[in-house]
Amino acid sequence: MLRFLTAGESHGPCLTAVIEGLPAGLPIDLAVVNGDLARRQQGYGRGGRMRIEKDEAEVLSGLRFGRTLGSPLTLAVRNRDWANWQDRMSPTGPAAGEAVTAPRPGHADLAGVQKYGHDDIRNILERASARETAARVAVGAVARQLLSAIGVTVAAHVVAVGGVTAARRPYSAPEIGQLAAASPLFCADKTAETAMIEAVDAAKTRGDTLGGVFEVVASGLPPGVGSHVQWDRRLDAALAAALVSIPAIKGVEIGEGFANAALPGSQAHDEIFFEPGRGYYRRTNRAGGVEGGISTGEDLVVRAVMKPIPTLMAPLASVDIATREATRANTERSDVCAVPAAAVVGEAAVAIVIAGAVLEKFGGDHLGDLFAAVEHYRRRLDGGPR
Ligand SMILES: Cc1cc2nc3c(=O)[nH]c(=O)nc-3n(C[C@H](O)[C@H](O)[C@H](O)COP(=O)(O)O)c2cc1C
Ligand SMILES: C=C(O[C@@H]1CC(C(=O)O)=C[C@@H](OP(=O)(O)O)[C@H]1O)C(=O)O
Repeated sequence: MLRFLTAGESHGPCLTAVIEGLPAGLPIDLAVVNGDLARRQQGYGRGGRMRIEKDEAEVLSGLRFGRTLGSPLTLAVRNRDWANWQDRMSPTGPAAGEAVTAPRPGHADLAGVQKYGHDDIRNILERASARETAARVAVGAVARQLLSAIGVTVAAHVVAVGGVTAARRPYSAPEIGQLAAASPLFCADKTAETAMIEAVDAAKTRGDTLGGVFEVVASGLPPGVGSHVQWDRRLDAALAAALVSIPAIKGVEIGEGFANAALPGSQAHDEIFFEPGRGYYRRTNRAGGVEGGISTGEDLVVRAVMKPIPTLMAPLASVDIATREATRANTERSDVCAVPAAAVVGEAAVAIVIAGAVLEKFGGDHLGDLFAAVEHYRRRLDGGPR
């Protein structure tokens, strides 16, 4: 079983991830991890914090001479901003700094202090901050390296920002990697991207924020990953949970999920064909590569909706938790739009889920065992030896 935990506050010393269940012998290239961390920091609309940080992963356990040992892999990403927060975020020193008392609608602030009994909202927002997603992207970069060893590629692009929607067409993961990577909003539709950038600029001028939609595609996944037999083994369910666990993600669509609601079955499903040498295939992929919680062998296509960032420079009405008097929500340095960054986090979330489901199906304490099981399975599907 592949599992991981993350720890760390946004302005504390560092973020840490402990990953367990990776096969031994997997080569890990830290340049790939750092490349993904750098991508998560980009994207038009990010705030001042990203000019302070330069995220890089450090390995604290589980790797020897560049290959996994099969023991827990621990990755750390240091917070450069910690240097500016050592007093206010000291783990052991005396209390310092003003308490934050004006909760932001849409952030974890009020529900968090109510639940945990704090009188300083900072005790909640530090961990609720999406800074945590840097650790998740580091985990995702490891999962992506496991997947690429068996020919699976995962990539994400932005398909809507603030109501501006990109032209909808199917892309494979390698295509997305090429089209979206270098562009300011990670959007493959350049005309739409220009309008998205204008929308972000206008929102910033108004002291407002924007959300949007990103799409993650995984190519090269064989049919048969995930299972219909139990609710928590369904691949689509695990993907939805992982995506909604990203801060500010409020909706997930598998394939043509929402559009299919309006269509008759005759137009919603993917007809099945067979060609010797190619095997079974579909000419359409409205199911998004999953049927019955099991991968079909077509590209896996999932979309996730991000709500607008809760911290507004023109703040919404709130109530001070110290006085219970009406006030305006806390304002602090913030992103205006983080859909591109969320897309990179979504890519990591999808990679982690698929890697876990692949290991559940094929097992393997050593990478060679995994390769052998995948190879055997592919031959079985081709009608070869069982
Ligand atoms: C990559 C990324 C960056 C974010 N940046 C900010 C930010 O700068 N300011 C902010 O208020 N919220 C930001 N958010 C959203 C909040 O973290 C999120 O809304 C909050 O934790 C409450 O959780 P919920 O929206 O899932 O209910 C960001 C989210 C992501 C994924
Ligand atoms: C630090 C990151 O995102 C942060 C997520 C975030 C929030 O409230 O979620 C608030 C901002 O942090 P700060 O208050 O330090 O400016 C973002 O920059 C990051 O993505 O690395």
